[in-house]
Amino acid sequence: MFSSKLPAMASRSFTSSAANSAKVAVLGAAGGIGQPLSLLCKLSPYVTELSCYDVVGTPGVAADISHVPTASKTQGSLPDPDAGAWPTGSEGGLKAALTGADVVVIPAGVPRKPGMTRDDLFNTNASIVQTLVEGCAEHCPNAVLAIISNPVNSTVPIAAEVLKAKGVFDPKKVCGVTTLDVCRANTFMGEHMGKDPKDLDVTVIGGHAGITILPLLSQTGATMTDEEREALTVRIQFGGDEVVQAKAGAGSATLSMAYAGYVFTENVLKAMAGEKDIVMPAYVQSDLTDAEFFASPCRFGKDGVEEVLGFGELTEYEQGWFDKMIPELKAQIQKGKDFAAN
Ligand SMILES: NC(=O)C1=CN([C@@H]2O[C@H](COP(=O)(O)OP(=O)(O)OC[C@H]3O[C@@H](n4cnc5c(N)ncnc54)[C@H](O)[C@@H]3O)[C@@H](O)[C@H]2O)C=CC1
Ligand SMILES: O=C([O-])CC(=O)C(=O)O
Repeated sequence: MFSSKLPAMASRSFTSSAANSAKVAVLGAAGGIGQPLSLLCKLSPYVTELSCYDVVGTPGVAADISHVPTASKTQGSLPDPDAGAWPTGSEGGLKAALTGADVVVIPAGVPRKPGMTRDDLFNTNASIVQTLVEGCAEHCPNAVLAIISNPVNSTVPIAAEVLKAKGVFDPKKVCGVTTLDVCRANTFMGEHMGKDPKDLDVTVIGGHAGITILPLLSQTGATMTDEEREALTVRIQFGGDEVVQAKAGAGSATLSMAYAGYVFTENVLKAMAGEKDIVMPAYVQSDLTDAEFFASPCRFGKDGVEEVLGFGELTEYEQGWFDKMIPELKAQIQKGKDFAAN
């Protein structure tokens, strides 16, 4: 299950050799998330080729990371193939960055400042994701896409529409990364329950923004007063805001997100390599609810999402949040689809 992967990663020696060959491309690799995420991917024995792509800085990021002594190769490219790449003389551009990629992780785009919602990022990030996914459709149509760029509730539907328009949409391969919500839920519930977070695997469903994030705390078996349940639920829903406030204008979660993005990516690769029982949350096309895209635990396999799993019974308290969430989530999905249609 999902939580059992975390201690395995934390305690593993980073020197074991890769069992399979896998190319991971990070788009937005020079950013606050992209740099530590690329570093963690360089440490993974499941990654044999790491491609760092951004509009700035990637030859430097790739050169730096390439000195980490693991067996994988690192390449860095900018949009202009003639602008210089790492290794010097290698082919740059989006085509070179994406060709042969098995997993493309996308943290490209602007982050929030205090007072903004994730939806306030839509105008900038929607077209960034659209353009990058067009590149994926052309150069690596079979890759699994792991979309981090906010607002995830809308950028994933945009990605799906772009791929549909190009005739290469496979719902098993388009995922919004909601892993950080589960990381937060495990951390905060661990504190509440006096348990090591690695022993928890809180189910978090819905989307990735405010009240569309619904942690199913009843399933942990924790004892909580009504006030504690409310405080923990709201803290998980608005965990991103906690970091945005603390960073005071310097961005949003980067380090915890790099960790979460890495855990997600490595688990996708493990499943591709044939490991069984890889279950983790993802925001995917789903028929579990009225919302066309919905985050729930998913079983991953060789081709991405093998099965969208259910999430069990909701308590009356959780049902109240669920009923508020669905219209908001549907509106954010529609906003993404409308953008892609125009
Ligand atoms: N899904 C999640 O749980 C989370 C999502 N995020 C989102 O991740 C995104 C990135 O956040 P940060 O890394 O903190 O931002 P950042 O500003 O530090 O980095 C973003 C990077 O994207 C690059 N970029 C911009 N346009 C690009 C393009 N067309 N092609 C390639 N690269 C491009 C920038 O040059 C920059 O290096 C934001 O939208 C943020 O809201 C952040 C935390 C958690
Ligand atoms: O809050 C933000 O804007 C970044 C994010 O998605 C998170 O930290 O969950």
